[in-house]
Amino acid sequence: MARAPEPARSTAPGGAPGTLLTSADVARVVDRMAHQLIERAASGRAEDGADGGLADLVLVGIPTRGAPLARRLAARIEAFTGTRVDVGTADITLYRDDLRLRGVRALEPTVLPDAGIDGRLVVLVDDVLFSGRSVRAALDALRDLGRPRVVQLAVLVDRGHRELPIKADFVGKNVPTSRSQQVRVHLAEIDGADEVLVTDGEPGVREPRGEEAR
Ligand SMILES: O=P(O)(O)OC[C@H]1O[C@H](OP(=O)(O)OP(=O)(O)O)[C@H](O)[C@@H]1O
Ligand SMILES: O=c1cc[nH]c(=O)[nH]1
Repeated sequence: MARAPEPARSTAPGGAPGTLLTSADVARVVDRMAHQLIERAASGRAEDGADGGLADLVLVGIPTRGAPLARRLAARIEAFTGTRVDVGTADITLYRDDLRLRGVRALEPTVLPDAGIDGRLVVLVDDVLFSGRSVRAALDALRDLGRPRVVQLAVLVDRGHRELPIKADFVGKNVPTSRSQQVRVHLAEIDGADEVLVTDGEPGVREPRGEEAR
């Protein structure tokens, strides 16, 4: 198996606004996370006797950008191992506890692999981990979709400021931020190019997504 790439170097010192990850950094971080997922799926099999390994793994992306991220991780795992990994998406909108604060938005698709998630290792995938409220909502959404054997969390960027006892199992990049800053993840599938920025934007103001942006 190829060696996991070294951690990405940030181009902005922690907390300073600017480019946190370039396109090349994003690719390197995704590759490293894919290697970590491969190793963890293998060691989980040894620890608890589950016989699935990567076949047991389902990557479930949290829209918006968690969905393409999950697909990329699956593609890289397949490139490294030759094994196809199941991918899905789980819309969390109706499970949020802060819907009234955030305003109305269109629902995104929830799509699970044919084999479902019962008894499997589900790794939730998101671009940013901040308060933890999106992940909490995703856990509630999963409860309505099946009963995984284990649920883990993979995020591209952990920026701190948790409001709930939630911790990621796989983190692409930890970045200290002030609460008022924003971490903006741009992915080619949605935004035309890969890039992660730290901005001094207003909290609670979201960038337009997909069709809204065009
Ligand atoms: O830990 P939290 O405080 O929940 O913040 C993280 C979430 O915020 C962003 O999503 P957002 O809700 O802005 O929607 P988007 O993914 O559609 O941009 C991001 O994609 C995470 O899902
Ligand atoms: O900074 C943040 C906070 C929540 N969600 C994001 O995408 N960025």
